Amino acid sequence: MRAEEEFDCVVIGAGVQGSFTAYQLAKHNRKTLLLEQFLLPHSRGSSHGQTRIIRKAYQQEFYVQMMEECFKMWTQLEKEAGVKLYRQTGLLVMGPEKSEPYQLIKNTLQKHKVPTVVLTQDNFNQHIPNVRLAEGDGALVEIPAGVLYADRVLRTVQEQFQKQGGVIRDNEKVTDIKPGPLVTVSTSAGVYRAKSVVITAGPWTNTLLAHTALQLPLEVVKINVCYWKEKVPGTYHVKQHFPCFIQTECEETKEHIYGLPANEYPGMVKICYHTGGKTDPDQRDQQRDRSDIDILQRYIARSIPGLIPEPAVVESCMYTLTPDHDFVLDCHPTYNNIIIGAGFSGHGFKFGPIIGKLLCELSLGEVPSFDLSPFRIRRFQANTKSAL
Ligand SMILES: Cc1cc2nc3c(=O)[nH]c(=O)nc-3n(C[C@H](O)[C@H](O)[C@H](O)COP(=O)(O)OP(=O)(O)OC[C@H]3O[C@@H](n4cnc5c(N)ncnc54)[C@H](O)[C@@H]3O)c2cc1C
Ligand SMILES: O=C(O)[C@@H]1CCCCN1
Repeated sequence: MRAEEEFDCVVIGAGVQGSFTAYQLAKHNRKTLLLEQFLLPHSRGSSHGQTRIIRKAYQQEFYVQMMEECFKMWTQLEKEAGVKLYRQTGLLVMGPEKSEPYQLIKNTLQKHKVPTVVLTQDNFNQHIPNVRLAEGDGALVEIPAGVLYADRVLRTVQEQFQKQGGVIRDNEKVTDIKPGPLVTVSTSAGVYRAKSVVITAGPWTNTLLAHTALQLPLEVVKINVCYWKEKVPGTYHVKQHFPCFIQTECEETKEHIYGLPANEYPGMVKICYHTGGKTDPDQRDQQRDRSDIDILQRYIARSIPGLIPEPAVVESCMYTLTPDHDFVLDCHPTYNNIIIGAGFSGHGFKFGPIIGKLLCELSLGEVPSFDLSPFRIRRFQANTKSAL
């Protein structure tokens, strides 16, 4: 056991959100410790894998506004670290032309002057060969959207954190949190005291919050991350300018289906279903629901004819869902020096830099630089269990 150490801030969980928060705190000259239960890097949470979509195509304006600043922060990090983290591919959005989600996305992009090309049934295949646009579907391409190299992002931000003097201790699980003016954090290897603690524990958030008598309405689901083989290698490759895509709803389902161009595994395209079976994060391999794969197979056979409609690789990942699918970015309702960043609901990666900044501001007691009302805990009022 190490002697009890004191930090300005302890961040629990070295996924994308905890890593960016720790980095921001260190940049603000705070003595910061980033704790991770597993040996880094690992694939047992939500931030692993090679790729994530970055986009502004959202129904809600507040996400577009956050992404305006966030795109700049990604570029800044690339410059600072001298590493390429983002590749522009464009994002194709398809969905029933008259449906509310499709119309809202289209209007929000136009309102915020995001460079967008609207395609028609007639010219669709000139721009996007090898995809069948369903009858009645609208299609648009958000030009600046693209792919983030996720694993590389984590490595980079953790290295930058350490360069700023931050300390990472991995393979060290937090086992207890005792609130107070100085919060006491116990782990499998030691005890720390800190002026503030940030909980960015992804699917394990409620396990940690149990030590503070709070439970949030979070649901953890397992996502089958499926890769599909191209019939002719190269058809949907990033070098052929095949974009990322989101199908908002279709004949098979009302849930999103999304994909990224072939890149990380030669000849294979990642296409996933935007939800999955409920799971306990420590038992995720026991969750074997494959109903999403049936839906994907039917969708791919009908809409993406250049792929073999049988997944060639299936990996797994988890979403931590809130009831409204908006994030939790807030102080603990009872202890304002415990900050919570959670419930990223399967779309939080692209926001990493700005979430790090906002959680840093909350933990320094500053007024946050964005309106956090969509992300406050009090919106759950009826379903937040507090024993206090
Ligand atoms: C298949 C899939 C596709 C996605 N696609 C996109 C996309 O295209 N674009 C996008 O923007 N987002 C996407 N997302 C969402 C995004 O990846 C997540 O929102 C994000 O990774 C969540 O990060 P996190 O830091 O909150 O959680 P995590 O990455 O899970 O990090 C939490 C960390 O806390 C650690 N921890 C937990 N408990 C303890 C403890 N007691 N002690 C110490 N450490 C602990 C965990 O081990 C873990 O490392 C996708 C997610 C998945 C699963
Ligand atoms: O966050 C994203 O951009 C993707 C889009 C589709 C659902 C999964 N996440």
